Amino acid sequence: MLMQTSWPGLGTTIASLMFLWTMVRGYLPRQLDLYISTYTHKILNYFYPYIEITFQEYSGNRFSRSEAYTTIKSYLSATTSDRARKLKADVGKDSSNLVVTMDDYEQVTEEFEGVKLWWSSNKRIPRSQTISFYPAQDEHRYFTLTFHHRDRRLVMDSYLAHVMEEGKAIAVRNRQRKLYTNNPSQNWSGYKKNAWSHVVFEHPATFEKLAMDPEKKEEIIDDLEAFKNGKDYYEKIGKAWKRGYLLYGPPGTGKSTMISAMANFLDYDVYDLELTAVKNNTELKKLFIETTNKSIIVVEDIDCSLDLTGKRKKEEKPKEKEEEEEEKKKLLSGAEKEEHGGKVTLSGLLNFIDGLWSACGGERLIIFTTNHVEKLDPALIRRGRMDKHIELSYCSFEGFKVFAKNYLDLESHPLFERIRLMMEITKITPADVAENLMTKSFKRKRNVESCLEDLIRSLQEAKEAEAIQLELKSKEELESKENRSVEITALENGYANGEVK
Ligand SMILES: Nc1ncnc2c1ncn2[C@@H]1O[C@H](COP(=O)(O)OP(=O)(O)OP(=O)(O)O)[C@@H](O)[C@H]1O
Ligand SMILES: [Mg+2]
Repeated sequence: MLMQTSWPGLGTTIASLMFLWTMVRGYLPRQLDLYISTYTHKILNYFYPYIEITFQEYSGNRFSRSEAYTTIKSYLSATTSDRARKLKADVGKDSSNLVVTMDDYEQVTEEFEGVKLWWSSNKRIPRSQTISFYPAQDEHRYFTLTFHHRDRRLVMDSYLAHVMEEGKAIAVRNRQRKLYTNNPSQNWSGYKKNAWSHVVFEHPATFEKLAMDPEKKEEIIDDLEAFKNGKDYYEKIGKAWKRGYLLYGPPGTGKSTMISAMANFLDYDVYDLELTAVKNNTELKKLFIETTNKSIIVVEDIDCSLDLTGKRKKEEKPKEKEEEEEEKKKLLSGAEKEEHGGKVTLSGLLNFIDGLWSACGGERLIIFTTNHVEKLDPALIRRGRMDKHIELSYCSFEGFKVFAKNYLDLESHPLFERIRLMMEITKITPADVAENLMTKSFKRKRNVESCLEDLIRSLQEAKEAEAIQLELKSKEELESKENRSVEITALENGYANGEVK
């Protein structure tokens, strides 16, 4: 009887001792740690009937954070926050609620189908020779699950599956969408490789508020919907679950706004990739691997980011300088060569989009935007890479109606017909229309008529500017034609006089 009651108690004590030991060993010299570990394990195995499973944050040589670790973290945040005594808090979805998780070196007890289990959260700090004021970058965090060996089947067969399932559901509930941007590579040091920094993504853009042709809008929404629910389809056809979009059009036509609307529609994170801060293709690959599923990777103004118009152009350099640089390159080691010689190249970017590495993870949209689609290399935008090309153009009357409804709560008005006719012959960007309707109605609280009249005035001005442009162009063409005919007459005279043979 006494044995029966004292064993579990002893088990708990040993589990706590083991937990304490994990804390202490972080500070022991490596040799001593190994020595003690070997012998204590041998002794403990005789009378310690407990099994431990560890879940590392970064395991083996993997670049990315372990999914098991993050799922367990979410699970523990919900199930143990009322029992753990040392907690960490962070804001959750919509910045409105707090998500509380176990702090480091904290332990909680759980019961599952009448069985007792222990979770502990630990970290290992590598012995470092340097003293730093900043928190250690190389901390290795992990969770440990301890249970009696007689419960092994229950834990393996049902408890772990239960933790994963619950953890994923909780993660979705608490998920706060993020907007990431890539750090310069000098900040990537350490085990955790902080390649990306993020802020909370809370952009109010939606498809309903986007001013564009309704049919085109519907088509894009359908496409996104099919992609989001397309896991089985992509598996069936044997393709990685990703899709490329190319958004092109003049400035102020809503490319960036559409990306935000897409992210809100799909409930995805956004990775805004600044290519000019990426040193070479290897860095690009690392950045890609560090992105999570359910995300949109965006490269804005792709034509400005890099020279991607075909083969990389070589800078015109004097021959001696080129030779001197070649000599310098030969003296560099492999890694240095990458740093110096490498830049992100077209082939690197293509690899990033549809090479072998792009298949890791899934559910990713890759979006490029440009103002000059004609400047891009066809290899970059061929179908399969950029599956859907979307042109965002000047504001149509349909687009204007969306603005009128959103900005002025107006479905129809006698001035609409005039605006419709003017929009058919004049180019005005949605950004200009928005600005006309917004500043007037929001800042000065003016009535609807004056807002519409201001828009008509802007359209008039745009039309006049276009007419001047056209006039200039035709004048130039006329002048060039006249010059040509003068040249031809001179040539003919030359023939006639025998000066030209
Ligand atoms: N189609 C649109 N629907 C609603 N608002 C729009 C639209 N196009 C532009 N706007 C408004 O104009 C502003 C500028 O648009 P946005 O930044 O999306 O343009 P862009 O095409 O990305 O321009 P750029 O090529 O210069 O990056 C936005 O803040 C938005 O309010
Ligand atoms: Mg933009």
